[in-house]
Amino acid sequence: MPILEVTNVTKEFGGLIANKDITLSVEKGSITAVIGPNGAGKTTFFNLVTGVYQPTSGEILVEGKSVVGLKPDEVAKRGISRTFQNIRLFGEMTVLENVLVGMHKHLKTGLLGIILNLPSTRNEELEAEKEAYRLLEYFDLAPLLNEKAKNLSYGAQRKLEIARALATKPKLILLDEPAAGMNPKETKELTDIIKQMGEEFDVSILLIEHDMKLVMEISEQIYVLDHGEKIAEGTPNEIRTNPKVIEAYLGSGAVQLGQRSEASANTTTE
Ligand SMILES: Nc1ncnc2c1ncn2[C@@H]1O[C@H](COP(=O)(O)OP(=O)(O)OP(=O)(O)O)[C@@H](O)[C@H]1O
Repeated sequence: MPILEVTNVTKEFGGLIANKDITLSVEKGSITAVIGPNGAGKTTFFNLVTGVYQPTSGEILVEGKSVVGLKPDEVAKRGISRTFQNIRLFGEMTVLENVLVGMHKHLKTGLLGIILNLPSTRNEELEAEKEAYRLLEYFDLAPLLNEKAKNLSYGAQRKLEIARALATKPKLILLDEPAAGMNPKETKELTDIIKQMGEEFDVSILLIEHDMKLVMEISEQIYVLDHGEKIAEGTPNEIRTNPKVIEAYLGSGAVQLGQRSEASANTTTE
């Protein structure tokens, strides 16, 4: 059974159809990408899957169960976590604290335990810190654990966001343009991290990304949106040579498939 199964999903904003009849699935343990020119409907799609928006019609199943009608925190409890196009960290909190915040819903003893300073609470907090440290080590952020998040480089902040999203122990993580604003060296490092992340943390990955080199290198399955509609799906090789896809990209003047372009590297649009 796929981890995520989206069937004929449509989202209308007034007269504008941002997603039209989208059908897509993410297999367990896979890396799947959603690509498309600016304004194609990719972020809207993520917002539908995570409960930020409700579909006008269609069905969204997580491990076979509908999440339509659920609020974002309820969808999160079903094992879906995400990062955002615009980084959303707690800037005044340390790197470690940002990850611990992600973990909080997994701590069992609760407020009473904290107030009474019970040994079980302390043990749990200690375990959480150990787990957070493991995450930070994986992302090469451990040396910065006491640094305020706002003082990190842009690339490090992006990695911290992913670490925090993983701290909730999701089954599926949605990454919205993880490489946006990164330099080529940071992007290469991130490519390797994402590639190995699935196995390391037992998580399936769905990502939106404009950097075609990254997308082509790590994705097993790619879905292409254009003007709110799915125009293609397939493996990187199938997508690279698909005439509809080439036309959509050339028409938008956005990127050349298979190459990193300056235009895409600098994309930070909403
Ligand atoms: N809340 C909203 N209200 C009205 N229109 C919206 C809303 N959110 C998105 N849209 C519209 O839906 C369309 C798709 O936007 P969306 O942000 O999903 O595209 P995108 O593929 O993520 O683009 P980009 O790559 O530039 O981030 C756009 O025309 C956008 O203006």
